[in-house]
Amino acid sequence: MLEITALSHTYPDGHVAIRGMDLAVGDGELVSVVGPSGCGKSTLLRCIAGLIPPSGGQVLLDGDPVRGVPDGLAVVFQDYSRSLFPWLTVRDNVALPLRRRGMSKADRRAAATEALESVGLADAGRKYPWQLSGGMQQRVSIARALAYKPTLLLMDEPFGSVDAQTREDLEDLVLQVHRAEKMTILLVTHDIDESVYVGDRVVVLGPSPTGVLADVPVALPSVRDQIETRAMPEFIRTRATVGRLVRGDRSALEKMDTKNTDMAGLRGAYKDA
Ligand SMILES: Nc1ncnc2c1ncn2[C@@H]1O[C@H](COP(=O)(O)OP(=O)(O)OP(=O)(O)O)[C@@H](O)[C@H]1O
Repeated sequence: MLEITALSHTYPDGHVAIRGMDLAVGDGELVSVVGPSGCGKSTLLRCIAGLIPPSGGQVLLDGDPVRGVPDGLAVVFQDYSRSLFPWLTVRDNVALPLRRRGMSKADRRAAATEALESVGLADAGRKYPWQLSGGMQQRVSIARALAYKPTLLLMDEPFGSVDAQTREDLEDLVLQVHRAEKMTILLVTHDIDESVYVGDRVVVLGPSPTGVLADVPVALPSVRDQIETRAMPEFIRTRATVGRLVRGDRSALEKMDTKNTDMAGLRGAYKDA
């Protein structure tokens, strides 16, 4: 269980990125996070990953405050170019974190090969990251995270640099791995359709300094299909609600179940708009 209470983060230059955020994510949930550009989504993930300390409030993982990178955590960063080691082959990049799992060399290689196959890069194992396109490098980062089989997976705009077809395939791969491994996933995305398609719920963040504006339930069957699910009335309704909220349209909240919604936060955020 991930619990974020009254979380604030102020950068050393005085910029307040997050103010008073509360959010709880249950074990095995897949939560999409959306919000206006620059609102503080990556800052939130960095706080959860223990890469930057909260300035106020706390992040609790299974009841313990996060102080440093937690065990069982994997992160897929937005900036894939800095997340792979250029001197290691693609397969060795994927296999490297598995050392922490105490796996034998043969098992690490087998797991890396399987993960690369799952992201459509079966033939790239012997290459080096710099020999691959940006989209392929991002798929290697995703393979590395999936091979690790984390209990908590943080993904920051993970499909931003891949083509539309690959993006859909990777969305389905994440859903499939999530079902099989029952890991908890927080996925930050700019794509509102994607947030609804993959999420059990969509957390909408407000403008900077950010907090949770709305927690939108996604009442879709857990097994999803790119064509059928996106044509469902519930998908279209939820997408419209999330889209309006991200654009700052307060009327979207009045039309939805506000049980999980921080109405006070929303009013505060849009008070001066
Ligand atoms: N190291 C830093 N020092 C000072 N300010 C920062 C730093 N990193 C981010 N910020 C600021 O904090 C705010 C939130 O940044 P963050 O990257 O978390 O937003 P985001 O929602 O992930 O952005 P995007 O949607 O563009 O990816 C922005 O105003 C950004 O300029």
